[in-house]
This record gives sequence, C-alpha cells and structure tokens, in this order.
Amino acid sequence: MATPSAAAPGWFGPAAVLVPVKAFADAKLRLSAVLSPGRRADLARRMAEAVVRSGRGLPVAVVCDDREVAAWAREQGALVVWAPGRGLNRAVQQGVAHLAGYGAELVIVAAGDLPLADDLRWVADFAGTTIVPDRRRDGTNVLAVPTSSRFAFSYGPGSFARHLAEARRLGGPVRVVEAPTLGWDVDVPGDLAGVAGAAGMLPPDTAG
Ligand SMILES: Nc1nc2c(ncn2[C@@H]2O[C@H](COP(=O)(O)OP(=O)(O)OP(=O)(O)O)[C@@H](O)[C@H]2O)c(=O)[nH]1
Ligand SMILES: C[C@H](OP(=O)(O)O)C(=O)O
Repeated sequence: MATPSAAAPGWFGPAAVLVPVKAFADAKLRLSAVLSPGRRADLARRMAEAVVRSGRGLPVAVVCDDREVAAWAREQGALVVWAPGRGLNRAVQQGVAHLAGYGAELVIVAAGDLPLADDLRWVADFAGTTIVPDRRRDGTNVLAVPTSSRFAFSYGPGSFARHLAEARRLGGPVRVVEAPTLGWDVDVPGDLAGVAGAAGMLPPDTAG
C-alpha cells in the first residue's frame, strides 16, 4: 500500500476516481461544425458533471489546468489535482501519482465525456486492471489501474489496444468490460445521438 505523502481528506479510501477535464471552451472541438462555442462548452461541462456524479460513493478528483474547471470541480465536491499544460497522458499520470500519495491503491480513470455515465463503484470490486473501451473498441473510456503497477498511459486514437497490451505486459489480473452506458463517449457529431438519452444534457434547440 502506498504511504500517504500528504494529508488525505478524512473520507479518502483505497479506491478513487480520477476525471481529466480540459478547459470547457477548448473541449470537444470536433463538434464545432454542429455546436456553437457556448453550447459546446456547456455540453462539455454537463458531461463532466455526469461523470463526477457517477463516482459518488468513492473519492473523486478532477485533474485539470484551468481555473474555471478547478472552481467547477470544487463545487461538485471533487478534489482538484492541478497539472498545468502537460497534455492528457501526463495529466493522468500526475493525477494517479497524487492519489497514490493519498493512499489510493486503485485509481479509476474515467473520461469526462461520457453523457450516460452511471455508477462506477462496481469497478472498484476487482483487484486488477479494468478497461471499459468505447463502443467502437478504439478509445478507452474507463481505465482502473492498481497504483502499484506504474501503468504507462497512452490515450489517443487506438488507445484501447495499447492499454490492454500495457496491462498484459505488467501482469496481474486484467478484465475488459463492454458497457453500453460507459462505452458511449462523445467525440464527433454522430455521437450526439447518445446525448439525446441523457436528460437535460443539451438544450432542446441545439442542432445535431
Ligand atoms: N487535464 C486534462 N484533461 C484533458 C486534456 N486533454 C483532454 N482532456 C480530457 O480528457 C477527456 C477525453 O478527451 P477527448 O476525448 O480527447 O476530448 P477533447 O479533447 O475535448 O476533444 P477534441 O477537442 O474534439 O479533440 C475529456 O474529459 C477531456 O476534457 C488535457 O490536456 N488535460
Ligand atoms: C483520449 C481518447 O479519446 P477519444 O478522443 O479517442 O475518444 C482515448 O480514448 O484514448
């Protein structure tokens, strides 16, 4: 078990959720053709709220490099890990190290763009690596890693295959779980169909 290197909040436990969230105004640029900047930022924030909510019952941290996101995360009751200008992989690596310092033995990394995200607690019931790929089995929507494993994150197109290979290389139990809810991320306009199933996620007059 990791030795806490900083004062952990009293409610901290052996498993924690980490949600990487970039500045809302810079998020989901691939939706720019169908959403105005304001609506795109609003959608990014609402999806991230759904993901933070899905972690309830576990400690939840948001790793970010934007003051607005940090303030929003605190409002949601999440811890903030500040990882300035480092890109997604290094931000996640830093977030996991930070939570390990608090004593977390398992960190559940959940992307912030999962509008249908539901209860994540089941992920913590497995002492090994859990991967929930996106529904195309291309990207990685949820990735739970034991903090002792020093997992090398490799987000980006095709990350599911790389993360599975990394988990196998490190050894230990590995499971891949395909979940219709957690498997639905929103990257391109066609993915907005999944948002329709999430109440209040987009205003009714929004194109797409
Ligand atoms: N902290 C942090 N989070 C990031 C960074 N890049 C992406 N994220 C978050 O990681 C999750 C998955 O990111 P993507 O699916 O690539 O989403 P995106 O970058 O908003 O999408 P595009 O702008 O369309 O490329 C989302 O919750 C993002 O907010 C980063 O550099 N730092
Ligand atoms: C970050 C990336 O997300 P995508 O943009 O492929 O959904 C991934 O899942 O590795």
